[in-house]
Order: sequence, then structure tokens, then C-alpha cells
Amino acid sequence: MRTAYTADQIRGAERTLMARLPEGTLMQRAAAGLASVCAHLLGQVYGSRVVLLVGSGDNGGDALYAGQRLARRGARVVAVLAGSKTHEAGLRALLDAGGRVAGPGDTREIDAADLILDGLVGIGASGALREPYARLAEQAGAAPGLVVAVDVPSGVDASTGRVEGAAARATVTVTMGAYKTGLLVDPGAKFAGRVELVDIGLAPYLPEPDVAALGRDDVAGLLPRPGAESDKYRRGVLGVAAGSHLYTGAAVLAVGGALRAGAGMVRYAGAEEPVAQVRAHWPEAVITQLRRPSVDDVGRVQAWVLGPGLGTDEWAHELAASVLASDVPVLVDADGLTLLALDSALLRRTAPVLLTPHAGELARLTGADRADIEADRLRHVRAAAAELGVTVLLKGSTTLVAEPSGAARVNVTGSSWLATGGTGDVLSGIAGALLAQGLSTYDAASCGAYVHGLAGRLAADGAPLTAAGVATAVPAAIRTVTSGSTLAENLPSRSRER
Ligand SMILES: NC(=O)C1=CN([C@@H]2O[C@H](COP(=O)(O)OP(=O)(O)OC[C@H]3O[C@@H](n4cnc5c(N)ncnc54)[C@H](OP(=O)(O)O)[C@@H]3O)[C@@H](O)[C@H]2O)[C@@H](O)CC1
Ligand SMILES: Nc1ncnc2c1ncn2[C@@H]1O[C@H](COP(=O)(O)OP(=O)(O)O)[C@@H](O)[C@H]1O
Ligand SMILES: [K+]
Repeated sequence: MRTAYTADQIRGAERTLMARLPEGTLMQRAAAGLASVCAHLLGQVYGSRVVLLVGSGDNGGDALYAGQRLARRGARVVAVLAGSKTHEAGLRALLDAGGRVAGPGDTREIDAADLILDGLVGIGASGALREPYARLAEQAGAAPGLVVAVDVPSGVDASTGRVEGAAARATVTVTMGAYKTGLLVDPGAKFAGRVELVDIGLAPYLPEPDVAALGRDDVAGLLPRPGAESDKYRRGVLGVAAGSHLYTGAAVLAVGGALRAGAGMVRYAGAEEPVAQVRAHWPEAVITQLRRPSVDDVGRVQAWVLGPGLGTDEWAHELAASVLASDVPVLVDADGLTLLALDSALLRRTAPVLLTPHAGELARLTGADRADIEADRLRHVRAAAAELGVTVLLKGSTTLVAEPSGAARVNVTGSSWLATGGTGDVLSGIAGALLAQGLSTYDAASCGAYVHGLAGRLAADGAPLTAAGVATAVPAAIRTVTSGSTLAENLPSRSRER
């Protein structure tokens, strides 16, 4: 499990640790880790051109001491001093090692640099970057050299991943002591590039994490496996109420995701047209063609998926009411979410609910602005879970899962190739199958997103995928998790000991 923290949480832990150590120890640990990552990236340090972008706080101090270490190994290091003040001891150390200094207007070196260290601001930043920081951050991101962000890319809010104005686009972010939430959640995560964690001894002093990202072992431990005593009913039967005469594909994809994710049985309930399609694609599914908008005659299930392609007319509304009147967990997606937005009384039930909106659907549900949700995803998914009293999985470039208690997880397996029609329907089937197999809404959502993201990577393999291809890749994704293949660990961020 990877854990991440807000800036306040990190500062609190650092205060406790710092009080036990001689002054400057943590900054030296940070600088040593930074310099070693930079040296690795450069290959040959001697003769390389390194530019340090140095802000007025300790983030700049880290950059200066890392610059000192690289200068000692023969790098040509220039520090661009951007702030009204500079970390004095760090600057002296750099100059003593042969480094040079430039003013914030003298930025010719940036475009010629092999490596730019972004030490403008770290966890002490507040609000959008001011000038000249903003201009320098953008220039670094556009330069041909490698960009290594110190702790967090400047311009990214370490606690939330918000990016209010300009920000440095990093190749690698070297983060100190613990992951910051903003490095795992978009838009910040996009700016961070690969994240390397430098151990500065903070772990014993960290509080409960702000968010967690399940790792392969966590998911392997949670995914249900059939035992010797299993039969199809005991493994878990999933009901799928999805599709309509207009949208038949959503039903096919949701049922496909569910079958591939290990449901003992899938009962599909729908109208004539989607029934014909589901029957043609999935002989394994047990199908009920509905004559009226009710699931009373469908047979016993352990969980329902409600909504993909269902439509939002009166028939769909009555069918949704019938599914939600059951006493089993229900995953609500797509048109099901629109129906909830139109009639919140549908949510009055005691059995668990998992909502799986994208930002637009969440906006419809909560009345928040879609762009605001995209900009501050974690805050909005938490607020929705608390307000609605259910588990919420927010889809998009970073998938987040929040509980009404405030607990939240981020999924790190996704691929941007998943941004194509129908992949959300497959996710609803996967997570629904996990609900039917007995996982809690929180675990079904987090493990479902993990497996779906991995299946997306396998299906894409560097080229466009189809939603049906993602469903096909689900067993291989599960095998990757349970067999301990390295693919699941080969994620954008890697832990690194100093
Ligand atoms: N503590 C520790 O043990 C360790 C800390 N470590 C390192 O220290 C970093 C935290 O250092 P920090 O607290 O000095 O804050 P930092 O991120 O450098 O920024 C503050 C400065 O930025 C400025 N500024 C703020 N907002 C701005 C804006 N929007 N636009 C422009 N400027 C802005 C603000 O200037 P002012 O507004 O005061 O003029 C202020 O002076 C942390 O990320 C890690 O790298 C590691 O060495 C490990 C041990
Ligand atoms: N840029 C992206 N990076 C990673 N995953 C993405 C990205 N964009 C979309 N996704 C994922 O693709 C799926 C799209 O689902 P959804 O928006 O419901 O589409 P549809 O309704 O067409 O099925 C979600 O799982 C989402 O998290
Ligand atoms: K930085």
C-alpha cells in the first residue's frame, strides 16, 4: 500500500523528527537523495550542465545542496535565484564547490541545460505561482533538458494536486520522506512524472495517511478466489440492469466485465433489444426479458449493477426504483446516476450503495461545477461521499474512491488509452462482480479500478484499445495480480531508498 499525506501532515512529522536531529540533517538527507537521482538520470555527471531554479525557502535549499554535490563531481552548475532571499548556507556551499549564480532574468542557461532542478517552491507554497517563479517554471517545462522537481513540481498544490496557474512539468519528482497527495492525484500527478521517494527517516512520525493507493499485494489479498466448496451461487450472483433499445452495447460490456471478473453467475435483466445483444454475446449470462420495469421476477442476486445505457425515461426510473428497493448492494453508474440526480429519494435505502460517476455525472448529482470537480477531484469526491452517505468512485484521468467517513483511495494503474467509449461500462461490471463476491463497496471499487486499469494497459500495450478489449484482458490482469508479475509493480511511481 502506498500512502500519501498533505503538506500539513508532512510538516508536523518533520517538526517532530527535526527536534531529534542536529540542525540541517534532513536537508542533507534530502540533497543526497536528490543528487543521486540526478546523477543516475545524467549518466555522466562530469561536464554536464545543470541549472538550479532556486526559490526563497527550504525547497531552494535542497536544490542548492544537491547542486553542491553535483558540482563536486564535475557538473557545471548554475543557480538561478528567483526569490527575494536565498538559503544562505546552501548558496555558500554551492559557490564553494565551484557553482555559479544567475539572476531571475538571466535564463539563457535553461534551454542549454542537460538537467534542470526545480527548487522554486515545495510544501511551503500557497496559491498560484507568482512572477518570476511562474515564468521560470514554464520555461523549465518547455526546455529540452530533463526536469527534476524537488519534493513537488512548483505550481502543484502538494496537498490536493490542484494547479492554479503555471507549473513545472517534471520528468521525475524526487519527494522527501513520504508521498504527497498532490503527486498521485491529477492534474498534479501529470506534472510530477515519475515519482521517486527519498527516505529521510520520517516514517515513524507520520499520522494516518490522507489517501492510500492499493498495491499488487493488497489487491491480491482482497480479490476473491473460489474454494473447494464453491459453487456458482456461493461465488456470488450479480444482477445487471442496463441497456435500452437505444443503447444495447452498454449492457453487453457491463455483463462482459462482470463475467470476466469472476461472478459465479450473471443475471441480465432488460428490454427486448439489449436482451438480443447480450444473448448473442454472452451465452453464459442468465437472461430475463422484462415485460414491466421491475426485477421482482429475476431471481436472487448478491448485488446489482444499475444504469449503463439504461436511459432516463419513466420505464428506466421505475426499473431503478425496483433495483434499489432490493436488500443487496447496488452499484449505480451512468444513466442510473442521472436518475438519482432527478430523484434523490431513490437513494433512501439501507443496503450499501456504490456510485461510479465521471466528473460530469458527479456535477449533476451534487450541483458542483464540472470544471471545479476536475480541478480539485479529491475534495469533491470526499464531499459527495459524505453528503450522500455512500461510497463514491470518481472516474477520469485519476480514479478516486471515497467513503462517507472521509477515507479515500487513489488508483494508480490506469492508462490514458482508457479514455474511450464504453470502458466505464466494463468497470461497472468488474466492480459489480466483486460486490457480488462479497467485497465491501470500498474494496470492490478500489480493486475494480485497479484491475480495470491493469486490463486497460494490457489491452492497449501502447496502441488504441476498445472497451470490449478491456473486458477480454480482465482475466490476464487478475492473473498478473495473483501471480506476482512485475507488470503490476511497474507503475509510474517507484519507492527508492537513499
Ligand atoms: N522541513 C524540513 O524538515 C524539510 C524540508 N525540506 C524541503 O523544504 C521544503 C519546504 O520548505 P519551506 O517550508 O521553506 O517552503 P518552500 O516550499 O520552500 O516555499 C516557501 C517559500 O516560497 C515562497 N512562496 C510561497 N508561495 C509562493 C507562490 N505562490 N509563488 C511564489 N513564491 C511563493 C515563499 O516566499 P514569500 O511569500 O515568503 O516571499 C516562501 O519563502 C520542502 O518542500 C522540502 O523541499 C527537505 O529539505 C526535507 C526537510
Ligand atoms: N485520461 C485518462 N487516464 C486514465 N483513465 C481514464 C482517462 N480517461 C478516462 N479514463 C477511464 O476510462 C473510463 C471511462 O469511463 P466513462 O467516462 O464512464 O466512459 P463510458 O461512459 O464511455 O463507458 C473510466 O474508468 C475512467 O477512469
Ligand atoms: K519544487
